Amino acid sequence: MIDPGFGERLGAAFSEYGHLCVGIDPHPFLLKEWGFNDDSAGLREFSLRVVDACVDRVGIIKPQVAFYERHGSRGYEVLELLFERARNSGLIVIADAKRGDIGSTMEAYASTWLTPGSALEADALTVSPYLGTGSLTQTVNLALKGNKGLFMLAATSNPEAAALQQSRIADGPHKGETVAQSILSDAEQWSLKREPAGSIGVVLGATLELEEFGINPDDYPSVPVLAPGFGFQGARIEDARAVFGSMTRNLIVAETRSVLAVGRGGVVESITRRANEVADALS
Ligand SMILES: O=C(O)c1cc(=O)[nH]c(=O)n1[C@@H]1O[C@H](COP(=O)(O)O)[C@@H](O)[C@H]1O
Repeated sequence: MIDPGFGERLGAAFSEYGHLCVGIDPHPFLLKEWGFNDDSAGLREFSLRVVDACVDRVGIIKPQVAFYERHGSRGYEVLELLFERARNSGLIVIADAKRGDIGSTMEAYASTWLTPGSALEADALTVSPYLGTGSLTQTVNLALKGNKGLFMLAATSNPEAAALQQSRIADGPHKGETVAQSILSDAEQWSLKREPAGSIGVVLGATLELEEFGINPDDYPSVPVLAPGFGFQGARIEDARAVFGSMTRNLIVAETRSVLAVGRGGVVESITRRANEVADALS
């Protein structure tokens, strides 16, 4: 049997479980609220309980690698365990590592997170295109070869990013476009023209006015969108359709603190309720 591409698996997850993606960011305050120590044992308990609460309730998770790196090699051991448990349970795992470097170094990062059979194999990786999207060419090739996905930071949810991401390009093929728009255009080319289709996406913060970035979401109906910013950062799921237009059908609604800050006793109910709210708002 041929392994389906990332875009196809994402579409199947939307159909089966809807668009909610549970972010797993083991903040020290969350570990405390859950009754765990801020050490590798606490990290392990927290992570595996969140994964178990997600199975059969949502289709996608997004572990934030930074919170595992805090714990050094033991944190990485937990991450390996988390990825294995989640992927074996049918969850799509987006490793939120936001890697970005020159092409040859990016290739090493990509082989870590996206090579089938590697210790840290995920289904997709967040990457930074701010060394130029061309620096990601080898990463895109490697991702597509392994039926994996990528999410390039285009317009991020933090307000400090706007000046850089809204600035206009002076020269070259993207002349006149904003930086964010140029990243979307490249993602669209890679998603439309390369096989497996629909596997190269972008990050667009749900907190933003996309037109301030020169982006009309209806121009990019085929690009998967990872959208953080709902819940804790203030974006409302009820506004998602208005903000993301035609992109809504490919929208990954990523939420962490709003779903997990309920303590370990309430997490199943919290995930179930939020998955239903997201389904209602996007139906
Ligand atoms: O790539 C991301 O996921 C990301 C991009 C962005 O623009 N803004 C953003 O908040 N994130 C991540 O999304 C998560 C936000 O979590 P909550 O605000 O708790 O839902 C964190 O892991 C951030 O690193």
